[in-house]
Formats: sequence, structure tokens, C-alpha cells
Amino acid sequence: MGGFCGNKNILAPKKCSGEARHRGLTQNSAPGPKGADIKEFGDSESGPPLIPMIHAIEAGNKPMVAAIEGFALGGGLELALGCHYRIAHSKARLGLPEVTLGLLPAAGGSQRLPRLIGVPAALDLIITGRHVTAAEALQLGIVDQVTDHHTVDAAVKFALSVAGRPLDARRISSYSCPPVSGDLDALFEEVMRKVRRGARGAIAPVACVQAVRAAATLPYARGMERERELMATLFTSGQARALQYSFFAQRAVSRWSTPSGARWDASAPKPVRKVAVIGLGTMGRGIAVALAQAGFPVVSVETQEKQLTEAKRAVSQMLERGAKRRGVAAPLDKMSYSSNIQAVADVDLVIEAVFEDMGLKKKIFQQLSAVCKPDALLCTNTSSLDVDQLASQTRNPELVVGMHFFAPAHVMKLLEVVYGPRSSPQALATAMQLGKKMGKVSVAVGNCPGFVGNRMLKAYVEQAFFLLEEGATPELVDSALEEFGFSMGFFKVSDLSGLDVGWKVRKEDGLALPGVSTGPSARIRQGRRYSPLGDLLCQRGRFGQKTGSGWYQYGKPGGRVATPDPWLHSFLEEYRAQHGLVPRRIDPQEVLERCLYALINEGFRILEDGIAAGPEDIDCIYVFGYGWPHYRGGPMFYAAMVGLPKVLERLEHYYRAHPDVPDLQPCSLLRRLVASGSPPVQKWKEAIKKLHSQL
Ligand SMILES: CC(C)(COP(=O)(O)OP(=O)(O)OC[C@H]1O[C@@H](n2cnc3c(N)ncnc32)[C@H](O)[C@@H]1OP(=O)(O)O)[C@@H](O)C(=O)NCCC(=O)NCCSC(=O)C[C@@H](O)CCCCCCCCCCCCC(=O)O
Repeated sequence: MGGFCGNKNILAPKKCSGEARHRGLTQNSAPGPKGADIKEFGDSESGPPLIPMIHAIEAGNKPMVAAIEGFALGGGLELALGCHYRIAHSKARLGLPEVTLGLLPAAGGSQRLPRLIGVPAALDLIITGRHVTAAEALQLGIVDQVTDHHTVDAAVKFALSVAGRPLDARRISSYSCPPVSGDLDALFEEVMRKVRRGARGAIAPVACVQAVRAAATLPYARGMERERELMATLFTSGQARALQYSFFAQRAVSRWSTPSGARWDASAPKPVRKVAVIGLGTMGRGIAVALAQAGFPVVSVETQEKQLTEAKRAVSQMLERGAKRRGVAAPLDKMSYSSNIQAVADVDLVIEAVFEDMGLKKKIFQQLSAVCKPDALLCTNTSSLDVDQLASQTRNPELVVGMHFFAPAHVMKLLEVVYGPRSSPQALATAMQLGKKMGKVSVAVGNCPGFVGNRMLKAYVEQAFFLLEEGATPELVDSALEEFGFSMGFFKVSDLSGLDVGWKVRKEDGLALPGVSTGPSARIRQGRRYSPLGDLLCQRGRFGQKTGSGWYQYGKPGGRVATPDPWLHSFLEEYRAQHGLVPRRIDPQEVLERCLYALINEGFRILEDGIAAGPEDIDCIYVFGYGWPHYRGGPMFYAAMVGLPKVLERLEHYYRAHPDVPDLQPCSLLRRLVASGSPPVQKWKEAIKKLHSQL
């Protein structure tokens, strides 16, 4: 973003063109095109004070023209709004994305934008933080002209053409917001209701609405005071710190490395021109859609004719719906189908997404190895099976990796890319790059049961079951988790995805056993405490929403509204009585500590084992794949915020009370981090490396 400073009759460009290196900003210094330098937040002030500088620009008596190239985001756009005119290159992108960092546009952006483009349009941009193209900016009235040529030259020309014109009408701070159709209070109340519902505890979107309301109802100077007050609250909140951490965490995970020394910058991905998906169940369909939407030709193989016919219809519908939403043409021509695995002979990469059965997957990998080009990458979408065992079925095990998508695969942002001991750096780089092209947050993880996400989830789920045994209800557990910020508590999620999914896994793991329902062994498996509650519900055909009942009641099979179920409450009472369990009052704090700290403890074990490279990897997995509230950063960041000594102390407390639950035993890495002074989460990687080298 560039600006122009008037000087007598000559207008000289300010030295901050779009190509110029963006300059950082502490709270007060000049913003670059991407807005304030987030890394500098919290540092001592440097550079010219931003808000007075914008005021000085606006109050100047020479025309100031902002020349916008590349990005004009956050503070960058706020500076441009202080200018008298704005000219953008056609490829420029503009926006006030502060809300995504837990902030609001606090250099006058929340006060000037509604005055310039009206309350509804400004609310949309400020609450969502979305970027707009130059064309949309022109349509909204944010910029005065769009050029395909040299923006600075166009701005000079423009400035000369307006030289001498009065500037009063160009000072946005002197405007009143354009009147809205209908009642202003009603408009804000409606917006606030929607925002609160969608924000699920996030405070920045709410503060953004309050700031725009101030613009619409107060004189500019008082609006600026309100903007500052609201920003001060946000700025010092844990939420802003968490969201800014998450911004950098997403970028850190793309710079992956593995314990074998493979690294993102030293491993060139293979070109991928055509992809195959094997199996067109729910996951396969979503993966095929995501690939086609990213522009890849996809051949989808499904051997069951009935399933293939249904899938073709469903995939086309999903592509059409997605295209309609995005206002583009549906990429139907990218899709081809076959019931014959020979159809994958010419693809560069295959993603197997058949039923979660090792025997079946092994057979498919043998076939793929015989049919595919020798250098084709063979990927599995397994959520829990051993990637290395599948690799051993092929001619080139180094070309096998896991690509673990999350349902629905065309919507969820997360992709776990699982490398086995034999996966080559190039295979990993290729899968990571494919994920990026599909718009996923791709996280490289090692191969172990459950990888990162599901391995941690196991500890969390177990605690939820134990809490029911000890006196809680599904409603109590879920409301504590929802209050924390999850969109749904564990029991509602379980009803939605189907209780039979976990039951099948527990049966395969030798945990859910038929006929062991009474006596001391009913609640012990493999030498540790076990709760058969989920199995007992499945034995009664209660699989969740699809059967009309599970942990809640849904009225009819396929019902979507969860209501507490008196049958379930009596069932829990009988179960406790049968097993001699005396129910006690459980408070929401215990629910959170038991569920979340058990999960976090497993996260430390994963770091200790080198399955995830750092806390950022785990946090991205939980934020983008498991509904962890974004404004809480992720489980490992949360642990650091709570304080590692406190997490350790609570785990010790609960492990003393439940010595038969090994997941509650604090992991040695957690102890060592506490002993080494609980470094901030950004320093854990170093600390872990040091601890590993001392072993
Ligand atoms: C710009 C992007 C869209 C580019 O995406 P792209 O994919 O091309 O590239 P990357 O995302 O990989 O980025 C490349 C590289 O750059 C780094 N980076 C990007 N943006 C920033 C940034 N804003 N700060 C720092 N670093 C940034 C990124 O990390 C990469 O580096 P790496 O080393 O990892 O390779 C995309 O990057 C993007 O979306 N960026 C974020 C844009 C954004 O959100 N900008 C808004 C910033 S917030 C802001 O501007 C605030 C303003 O409103 C000004 C506020 C003034 C406050 C003054 C008043 C305070 C009063 C109250 C306080 C009182 C408190 C008290 O009392 O104590």
C-alpha cells in the first residue's frame, strides 16, 4: 500500500509501495500492507504514533491519495481510509481481518468504514474479516478507482486531476453513517444475536459489533474513544493471544520436519496431475469432491455397482451445491468413475478410502501396487490402522503415506499426513503439498495407533464415560464442554456420528466383549479401568441419531434435536447400583479438568514420542479437526495458559483418586517442563530437543 504526501503543487509518493517490504507495527507505528506486525504486539512502542499520523494525513490540506497494490489489510487499510482518495490495482486485496486475530480495527477502521460504505456492508467486512477484491472494493465504495496499470503512476495522475479541489468532503471522519433502511436499533440487536450465537464465546466479533454501533450512534471523537476501550479489552485478553498464536502455528506446521531429518525445504514434492480415490462411501465421496474442487482430475473406483450409482449422484450434487455457494461452475468434468481398479493405471497418486478393515486394505494395496505406475504415491485414509503394514504390501513402501481426512472431507480443514518409518521425504512432501492445494491445514504426524488426533481423543472419551459412572449425566458433561467453547459436547457428537463407530473399534481392540456385564471384571480390560457403558447402549440398538436414541432421545430415527432421556438416567442409576458405584455430585470444573487434562497429558506423550513435531502441530489438529475453540489456541496452548504446574497438580490429584486410570498419570515430559521452569509454548520444541538429547 502506498500513500502520497502533498508538497506545494508536487505530489511525492510515500515510500511504502505494495512491493516494499512491509514494515512492522507496534501498537503505534506505521502498518505495512498486511496490517500491524503481529509479532510486535506487546513490545514497546516505536515509530510514529499511528492514530495521530492517520489524523494528520486526513486533516492535511493537500490531497492525499493511497495507491494500493497487493494487500491492504488491517492497519494498512485503516491508513488508506485516512487518505482523501484511494486507487487500487485490480489484483489488490483489501480487508479488516483483525477479528480473526481476536482484535478489532482500532486505528479508526471501525469508525471510518461504516461512515464510508454504510453500516450493513461495514459490519459484514469487520465481523467476518473477509478480504475483498479491488472490484468489490470499488463497488462498495471503499476505493475510488481501480487500475490495471502502474498504481503509483495512476495515483499521481489522479492526484493532479483533483489538485485544488476542496477536501472537506473527503475527510471520512467528518461523515455521518449513511442512513439504514428500517430501525437502526433493531438492526444491531438482530446482528448481535446472530454474532453471539455464532461466536460461541469468542469476544472479538461481539466487540466489533459494539464498535460499529458506536460509529453509527456517536460523534467520531467519542466513537474513537469507544474503539480504543474495546480494543484495550481485546488486546489484553487471552483470546487475542490464542488467535495470534494460532495464526503463526498454521504457518509453522507447513514447515514440517521428521525425526529422520527430512524437512519441508529439502524435499521436493512430485508433480501430481491426476488422482484416484478408491471406495465411494462417505469419506471417499468427500475426498473426491475436495480434489475436484481443487482442480484435480479424479478417477473414483467403487466395486459395488449400487454404491457406485448412488455415489455418482451424491458427488455431482455436492459439486453443484459447492459451486452455487461459491458462484463458480461445478467441476463435474473433473470426475470419472469406474468399478474396475485397472482404471487407476495412469494416476500419479491414489487415496484409498475403503471400510476400516486391515484385511481389505491390505488386499487393495497389493492390487494398487500391481496396477499403478511404479512411481505413483499410494495413500490411505485410514483413521487408525498401521500405515507401515499397508506399505509392506507394496513394491515401493517408500511411496506409501497416510492422508487422514476428517468428515465431511470436502468441508473440514484438517489433514493428518502420516509418515511411516519407510515413507520417503518426497512422498511426505507430495502429500503435504496436495493437502495445501486442497485448501487443507496439513499436519505431518508419525505412525502410531490413532496418530495424533484420535490417540488424544481416546483419553478424553474415556474420562467422559467414567464421569457418567461416577454420577454425571450426558447433559452435564456436554454443557461443561459447550460452555468451554466446543460446538457440541462429546455425547452429542457421539450420537451424531453413531455409537456403533466406536463400538466396532473397541471390539477390534478386544475391549468390547460380549457377555461380560457383571462382576468385577465387567469394568476392567487389559489390566485397567474400563467403562462398558457405550457397549451396553449399542447392545440395545441405541446407535444415536440414526436409530432415534443414544445418549439422548431424538423422537424418531434420523431426528436431530437432542432431548434428555429419562430412560438413560434410570439406566445409569441401575448400572451404578449393579456395580456398587455410589454417585456423587460432579461439578463442571471437574468435567473440564478430567476430560481436557487427560487429553493434554496424551498430547505431552505424543510430543515425548516424537509423533508430533511440536505443540503447534497438535494445536492445529485440534482446532481444525476436532472443534477445539479457535480462540483457545488448541490444547497445548491452553495448557500453557492455564499454567503447566496447575495442569500437573490437577493430574496428580486425579491420578491419586483414580490409580487404575493410567491416562491420568502425568507424563514425564510435563514433569520435566515444569521442573525446567514451564517455558512458554513457543519454546517447548527447544526444551523437548534438549530433554531428548539428555536421555
Ligand atoms: C497477508 C496474507 C493474506 C498473506 O498470505 P500468504 O499466504 O501470501 O503469506 P503468509 O500468510 O504465509 O505470510 C507470509 C509471512 O508473513 C507473515 N505475516 C503475515 N502477516 C503478518 C502480520 N500481520 N504480522 C506479522 N507477520 C505477518 C507470516 O507469518 C509469514 O511469515 P513466515 O515467517 O511464517 O513465513 C496473510 O499473511 C495474512 O492474512 N496475514 C494477516 C493479516 C492481518 O490479519 N492483518 C491485520 C493485523 S492486526 C492490525 O492491523 C491492527 C490494526 O487495526 C492497527 C491497530 C492499532 C492499534 C493502536 C491502538 C491500540 C489501543 C489499545 C491497546 C491498549 C493496550 C494496553 O493498554 O496495553
